[in-house]
Amino acid sequence: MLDISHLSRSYGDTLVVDDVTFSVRPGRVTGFVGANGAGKTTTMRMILGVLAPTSGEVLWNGQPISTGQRRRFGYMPEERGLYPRMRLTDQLVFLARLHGIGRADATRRAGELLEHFDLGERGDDVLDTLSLGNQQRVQIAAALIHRPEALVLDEPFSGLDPVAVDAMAALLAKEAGDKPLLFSSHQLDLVERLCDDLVILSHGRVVAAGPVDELRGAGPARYRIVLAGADAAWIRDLRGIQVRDIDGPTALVDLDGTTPSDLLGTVVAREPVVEFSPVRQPLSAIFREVNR
Ligand SMILES: Nc1ncnc2c1ncn2[C@@H]1O[C@H](COP(=O)(O)OP(=O)(O)OP(=O)(O)O)[C@@H](O)[C@H]1O
Repeated sequence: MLDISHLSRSYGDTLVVDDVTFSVRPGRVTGFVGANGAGKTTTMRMILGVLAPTSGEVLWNGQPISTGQRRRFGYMPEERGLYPRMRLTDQLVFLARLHGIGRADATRRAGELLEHFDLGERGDDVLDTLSLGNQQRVQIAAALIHRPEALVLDEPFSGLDPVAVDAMAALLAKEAGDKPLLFSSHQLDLVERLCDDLVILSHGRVVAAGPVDELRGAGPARYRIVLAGADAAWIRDLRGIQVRDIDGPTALVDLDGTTPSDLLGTVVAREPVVEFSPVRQPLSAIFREVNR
């Protein structure tokens, strides 16, 4: 388990990461989302020890993390960092060797990962002859080369088309297995699809964190009511609800002091109802709400 505990970082007088606390649980895919400049990269750099925090700490299995433990993490930095003119296999073997893996094992692992990423035929090609999407795959392969104990990936899906994103996500989840996996993104639809847990950062602060399903259910319970008649305007007069929208016979309401069954009873007593259904809030609505 990876715990980020009260991490803060200032540049001069500007606090860019402000008392950030969250956990990345083993076997869970955790998405780290926030607008540009929210502080995601800065936080990830502090997790990896590339950048020192102004205050706070990073814990690995409950203890302050050591340099040796950090070396066993897989990290994909925002600035990437492979050699553009080096052949793919050489590059991956070199990185594996830096992690102390023997040459034979390193070569086997490099081949296995390239195969995994549909680049098995490209091992002798140099990186910058690959498409951007394929270069991205090699970056991820590089983060995985030493069979890391946790994965921290900064925008691993940027620049990939939707099909590639899905393939990559499936692979990452498989490679991560029961290890903690944290990745940043500002593509909410993608995060919503791929993550078990979510941490939303806004102006350096965690504004929401937890399982995606719970976060979706965190707002007020919202219901759609469709009446048999033509006009649902009278619903505005009911107590215990906040009306979000009325459109002909359809009303969208948030419960605010009443229960679904009481509301349904009240409405049905006055007019037949053809639909009464809970509305799941998309993450984008939560995100807009917390970023206001
Ligand atoms: N070396 C630095 N010196 C001064 N300010 C910095 C430095 N690095 C980052 N910042 C500022 O810190 C804030 C957070 O930046 P950071 O890159 O962590 O955000 P981010 O959420 O990763 O954004 P993006 O999605 O755009 O990469 C920004 O306002 C940025 O300008």
